[in-house]
Amino acid sequence: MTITGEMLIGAQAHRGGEGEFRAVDPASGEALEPAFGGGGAAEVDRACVLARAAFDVFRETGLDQRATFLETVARNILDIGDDLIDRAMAESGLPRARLEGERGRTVGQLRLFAQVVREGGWIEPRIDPAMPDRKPLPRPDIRQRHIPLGPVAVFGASNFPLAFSVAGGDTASAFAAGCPVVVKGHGAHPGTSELVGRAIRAAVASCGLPEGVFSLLFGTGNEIGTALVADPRIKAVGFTGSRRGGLALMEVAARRPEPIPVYAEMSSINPVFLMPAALASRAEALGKGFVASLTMGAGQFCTNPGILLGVEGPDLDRFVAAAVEALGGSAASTMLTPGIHAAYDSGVAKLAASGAVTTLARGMACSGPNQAQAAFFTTTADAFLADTGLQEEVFGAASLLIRCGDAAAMKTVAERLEGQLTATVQMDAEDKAAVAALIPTLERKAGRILANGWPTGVEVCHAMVHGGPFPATSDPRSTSVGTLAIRRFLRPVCYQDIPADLLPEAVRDGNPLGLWRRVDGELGRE
Ligand SMILES: NC(=O)c1ccc[n+]([C@@H]2O[C@H](COP(=O)([O-])OP(=O)(O)OC[C@H]3O[C@@H](n4cnc5c(N)ncnc54)[C@H](O)[C@@H]3O)[C@@H](O)[C@H]2O)c1
Ligand SMILES: O=CCCC(=O)C(=O)O
Repeated sequence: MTITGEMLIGAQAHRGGEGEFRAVDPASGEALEPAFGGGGAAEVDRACVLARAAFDVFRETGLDQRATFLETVARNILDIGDDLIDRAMAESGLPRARLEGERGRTVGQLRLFAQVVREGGWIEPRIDPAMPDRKPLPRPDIRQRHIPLGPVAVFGASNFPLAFSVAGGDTASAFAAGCPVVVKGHGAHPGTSELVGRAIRAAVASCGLPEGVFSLLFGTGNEIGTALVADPRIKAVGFTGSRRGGLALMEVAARRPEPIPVYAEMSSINPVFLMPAALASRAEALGKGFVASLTMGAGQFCTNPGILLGVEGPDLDRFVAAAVEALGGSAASTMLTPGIHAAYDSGVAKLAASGAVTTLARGMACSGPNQAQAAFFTTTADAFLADTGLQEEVFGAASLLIRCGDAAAMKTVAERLEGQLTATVQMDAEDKAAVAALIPTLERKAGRILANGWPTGVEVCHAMVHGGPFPATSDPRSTSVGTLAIRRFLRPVCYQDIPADLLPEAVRDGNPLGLWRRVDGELGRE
């Protein structure tokens, strides 16, 4: 499939006239062909007009037709073959195996949402039949179902060019809900984005859907994203990226005459609690496991273990020795973009320069452009509590060990943490009482609590929560990975005394769609 450098606005490929940009191969520093034409207000307007026009048709597509659409997108992505992986490698510096795995995750995610759409549980119909004889007042007939919010703006993330980008979790869950999607492609991987965008566009056409169900825009600055979020036809936003970018878009959304929800996943340092018995029994294995998780994908995971907490003592020293050895032998790796690389280097330099922080180890030396050396630092609980700057995410393979005087200090630090995507405990049976004391704090702080694993590597499933309190996300009530993500793009509508033949099928008598429904309080399929 040829990459043209055009935006995809409904059925049309359109070359933007507001500046040009090229992707950069971070491994060589060279610009890649072709040049992409950036769009502006006119392209945002056209994509949003089409999306609005498509909405009423798309939202009432049959469950099977919508599921088939998602499956067709998945098949079309696979059909691109190696061209997709080759381009994503060139644009991201990520290795083939990682990107092939990510493609599998992307396709699996689309297929999982297809199953969810077919099963229809997300409609959550409720029926409270009329009680005309109820005293003192009769009850009207009241029915409820969930409907999609409307066109959704999705911002592709730099660090997962497939699974969190054009056809990633935000797009899959918005489509599953019945929302048209306008993607603002990430400037780091426009070629990958165009290839995937063309796969989606072909699925829209072959499934007989209105062209406005999907558009893909590019821009050379922030203006296009701002205009997209401000557009009155957009009804929700999905975003993964920096705290600064997420906050800026939240502000744009909040200042609209009609404010809209922004589901932004932004910043998390994913604390790992090294409990005493676990350290005593397996400090060396924990040290190695930590470094493997920290350095995965050059540390460019929002689930990266950015801080560790442990109680001072010889077992913690054994952990440090093992981690220092593993990290010292870890090769420098190419980061996604020159900007992300520069931000990493400056974050690491700031930590290294802090009087309260000691550098424990650095990874192997860099040998090419945009490469980063892993970094491992340590500080005390008191110093960490005194300096909120030490909580700032350094995006990449950098982590800070907080040495605590005792288990109570660990809990004090936990209480002072900002919201997180994950919190991990490394524990043995003897640690259970201490972990039980910690869990209420971790529940308040994080979206996902793990025992004896590492936070990187999110499972796409029904029970997953990839979310959490601010600044991990802008809205702790949801998740951007897993099937619950569909809820972000739905809202309930209630029908009171609406004539039977005007009711949507989901809440009609006789249950023509065969859905699970709560009728007069009882869950069933009648
Ligand atoms: N926590 C995470 O998962 C995660 C993932 C990727 C990047 N990051 C962080 O973000 C930094 C930059 O990386 P990035 O480019 O991927 O993220 P970013 O937030 O800078 O950009 C993400 C997307 O949002 C758009 N955008 C950003 N700011 C905007 C604004 N003010 N108005 C309108 N649109 C805006 C960008 O054009 C891009 O499409 C990294 O160094 C890292 O610190 C975090
Ligand atoms: O970077 C954000 C997503 C992280 C993730 O999906 C994973 O750890 O697998």
